[in-house]
Amino acid sequence: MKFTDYLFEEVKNIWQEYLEHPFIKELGEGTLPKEKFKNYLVQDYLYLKEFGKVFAMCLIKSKTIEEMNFFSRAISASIEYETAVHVSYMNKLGVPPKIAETCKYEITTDNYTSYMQAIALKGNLREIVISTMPCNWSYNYIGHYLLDNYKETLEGNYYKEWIDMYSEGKFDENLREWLDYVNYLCRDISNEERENLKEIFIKSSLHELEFWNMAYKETKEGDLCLV
Ligand SMILES: Cc1ncc(C[n+]2csc(CCO)c2C)c(N)n1
Repeated sequence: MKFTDYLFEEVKNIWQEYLEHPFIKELGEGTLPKEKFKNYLVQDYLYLKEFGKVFAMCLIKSKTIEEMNFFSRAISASIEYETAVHVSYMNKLGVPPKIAETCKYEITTDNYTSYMQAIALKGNLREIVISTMPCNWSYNYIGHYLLDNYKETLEGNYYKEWIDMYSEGKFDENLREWLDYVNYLCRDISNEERENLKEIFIKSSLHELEFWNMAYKETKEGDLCLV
């Protein structure tokens, strides 16, 4: 069994909760209140900023130039490519990036990014990479679920651009590259390390669930932004 298949088996119940989450359901239906989406996007923009730094630590801990290039592309993917869709929506919703960057980090955003950054500082490359894997993998999982379940009504859905980004072919290819890389990195680990990596993967998956919960909860206007 591939290591990534083993990891998936361990979190599939948690990931199922993402698919059934009201935030995801309303995104698919196009009924999610824009205010909720705006607050989510701002927190996610801040999340991606911190996430990029996790890959910066991977770059420092890389052994080969090939690996360094891989992580350098991962940094760009997080803070250039993925944020482009955020910026497009944020501009439309009246929170351009400069304002978003002045917003307060919610405790959930802090908890998740601090968890990965602590591993990035003290862990090995395998631990760091595993802590980040629920991010791109579960978003692709959610993107495909939404595409399959709501394809008839996606035209005209305000959130189509977001759904498209996470389910498009380029993203699938990128994920495949990551899964192959993880299987290569973890090709001959001990049982003890396997357990440890599994725990990290589960923890990040739980942080993802908390992020969806945060995204759906009611926020008062002006709660999050400093300006
Ligand atoms: C809370 C949260 N979790 C995961 C992602 C998705 N994501 C984070 S990094 C990355 C790979 C580089 O783009 C992807 C797909 C997100 N946006 N927000």
